[in-house]
Amino acid sequence: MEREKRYLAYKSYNPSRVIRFGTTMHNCLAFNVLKSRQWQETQMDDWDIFYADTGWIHENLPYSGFASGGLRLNEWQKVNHFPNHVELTRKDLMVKNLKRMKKNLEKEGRLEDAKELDFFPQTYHMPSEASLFIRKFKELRQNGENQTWIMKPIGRAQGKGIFLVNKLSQIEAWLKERGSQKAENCCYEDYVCQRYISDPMLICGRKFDLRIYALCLSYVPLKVYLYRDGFARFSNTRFSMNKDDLSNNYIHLTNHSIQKQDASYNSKVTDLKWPIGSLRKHMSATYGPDVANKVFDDLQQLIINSLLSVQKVIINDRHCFELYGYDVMFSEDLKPWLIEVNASPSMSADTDSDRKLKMGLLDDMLSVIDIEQKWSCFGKTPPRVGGFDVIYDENGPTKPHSNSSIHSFLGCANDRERQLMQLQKEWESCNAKVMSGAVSQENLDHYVNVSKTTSKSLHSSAFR
Ligand SMILES: Nc1ncnc2c1ncn2[C@@H]1O[C@H](COP(=O)(O)OP(=O)(O)OP(=O)(O)O)[C@@H](O)[C@H]1O
Repeated sequence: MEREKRYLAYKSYNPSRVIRFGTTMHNCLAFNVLKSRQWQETQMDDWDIFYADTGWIHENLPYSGFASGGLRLNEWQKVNHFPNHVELTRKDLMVKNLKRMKKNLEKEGRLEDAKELDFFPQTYHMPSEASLFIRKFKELRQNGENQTWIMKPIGRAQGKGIFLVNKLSQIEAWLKERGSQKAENCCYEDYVCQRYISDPMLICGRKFDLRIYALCLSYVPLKVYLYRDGFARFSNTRFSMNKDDLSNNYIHLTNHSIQKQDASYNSKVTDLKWPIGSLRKHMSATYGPDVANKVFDDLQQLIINSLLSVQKVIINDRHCFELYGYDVMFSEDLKPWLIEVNASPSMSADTDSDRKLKMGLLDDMLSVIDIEQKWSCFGKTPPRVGGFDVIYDENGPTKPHSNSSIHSFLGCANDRERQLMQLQKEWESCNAKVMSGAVSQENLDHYVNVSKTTSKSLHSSAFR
């Protein structure tokens, strides 16, 4: 019965028609990529896919659901954000959800699983948790612990409004200033106060963080792809924990938007971005391949766990998908730390390699959505599409909490064009047979058993 339904759905869906898209974002890389696929822009609401900024989502897909004034979408329509993505992408909410998941696991006695969530630095919401923070600060001071904290506004980006503190008086001054801003009805914002990672892993004496891309297709069941490419963003100045340098953003904040402003930075001489593959090779050469593989598997597990922590809170609208930009740092013991998750990771490109990476990323993301749409009629989708590998599929072979079942391909060879061509070929032959009636319902699965072939290529193209 299920097979028959899928067969009929496939026959009635015309997989070869031109895809229509709507967008609020013109003059950007995403728009160029949508056009380069020969997809057609539409101003009407007859789009198949809508590529929107988060403001559009909050207006058109309000949290309270479609029934209360939001858009009513057709079965096949897809939008690029979940309505309440902020549960993961706002600094304070992300930590709140991670803390809650950890607590629940501890209550259930799953202490090993709870320990796996120790990948976010201790964080307090300010000012609501100011007294808790002050108590903690005093306790640490009594134990003679040197402490540095980083204050970050919850809703800003590009390092704006961030500063480091190492004295209680600095926090008290901030609280006082915020109090008077509030009283005078001036602009004021909430912050998170987070333990500063003061022993970061350094390369050539420089601090760096990673930008990694994860594509979530659904929260229930959770289905996630991870992109093989990404990059490390370095500071231009050597790292130091010298007290006099605490206010020097060029040392402490690795945002490229900040580093570019450093007067001593010359883009023609220094490239502050490293492909993630180079970082993996560097780790492999320095610490050995086993250590590097473990670090990258841990990194992948961190992403899965962060998504699991919001699985029950995010409104799982079947029309939505989301490409997240993860910011992660390593401490010198090679432990990955989650810094934040971005709902609209920057798609601006300074260099040719940046542009190539981001165009490939966006194009592959659209391929995943397209393929999921077409191939889901058969109840099967490939484990790899271009540079994206499935890392978690609650309904598929990559089962929950079996992190040994799939290793991380992050930073591994990304022969995305060849892989996409192979998928396209398989798709065309399968499609032609089904449409001409040469394939019956009974042997349909045989022709769409793409998983086997693609998983073969998945294993041969990696260097691990
Ligand atoms: N807990 C921390 N310990 C050490 N460094 C940190 C910590 N949190 C943030 N940083 C540094 O500050 C930078 C900016 O932090 P974060 O990404 O949270 O801010 P943002 O303004 O939202 O930046 P983005 O534009 O990437 O969204 C990071 O790239 C990292 O270099």
